[in-house]
Amino acid sequence: MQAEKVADYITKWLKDYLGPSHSKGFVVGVSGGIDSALVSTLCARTGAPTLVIEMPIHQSSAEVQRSQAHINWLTSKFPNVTGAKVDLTEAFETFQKTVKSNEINEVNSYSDVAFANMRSRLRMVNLYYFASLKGYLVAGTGNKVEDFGVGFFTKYGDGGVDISPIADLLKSEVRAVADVLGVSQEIIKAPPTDGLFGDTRTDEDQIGASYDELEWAMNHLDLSQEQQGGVTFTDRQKKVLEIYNQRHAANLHKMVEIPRCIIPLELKAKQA
Ligand SMILES: NC(=O)CC[C@H](N)C(=O)O
Repeated sequence: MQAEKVADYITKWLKDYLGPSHSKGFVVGVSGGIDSALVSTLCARTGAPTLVIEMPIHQSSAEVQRSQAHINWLTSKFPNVTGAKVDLTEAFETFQKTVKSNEINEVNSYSDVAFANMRSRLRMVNLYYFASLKGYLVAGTGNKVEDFGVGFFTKYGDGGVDISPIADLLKSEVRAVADVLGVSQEIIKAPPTDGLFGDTRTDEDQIGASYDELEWAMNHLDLSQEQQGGVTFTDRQKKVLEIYNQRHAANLHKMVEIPRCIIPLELKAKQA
């Protein structure tokens, strides 16, 4: 991949989209991870006002330190960037207490994920608050493997955005573009994590496969039936394909349009 050219292509795409959009700039949430570091840098490069917000909720000190260092780097390099921190810990705890106190609340194996995704959704609410206030667009940080491969994102959380600049980049491509733009090696090398559980678990711990493996599966399944045929897999590759296919199927609802119930015309017509 020609990383510099891809970086310029996306930067121009963002500018071209912003022009007629009736919006004045971009807002991006940064986590200390590579996807949000890249998107915030791409938005900064447009020259348009860009608000970059870190939104800790019981975050690990490594994540906080990386996001602060990234915001400092961006604001020193790009005069159009404003950095901010909105600590959502208290909002999250209040929300958590509110739902827990309801009698229909139950504790089961999904409770942890429900609360993890609540963190992501609170961040979306915060980003849209500032987007409305300033007339900005919310720039999404999902990459192709997360968004269209395994569906590893929160519907209406990190998936609730106005534009998706890196949704066609595989994780290795995200790394390559981030690298040419000067994103810190600390961020590029950090183990990917959604950071939604208040501990140090990585995405690989949650998914059971690394992004390189998932990317391999996505590329393999992209091949035509003919090209796919005749390949013998190692046991690990079989396992990775199984993980990929299972996640893709379970999360397909995040990748398609919301199903609408279309009423047949004869039912809409007045009764004869
Ligand atoms: N980035 C995220 O939001 C993590 C994924 C989310 N926990 C899921 O349900 O798939």
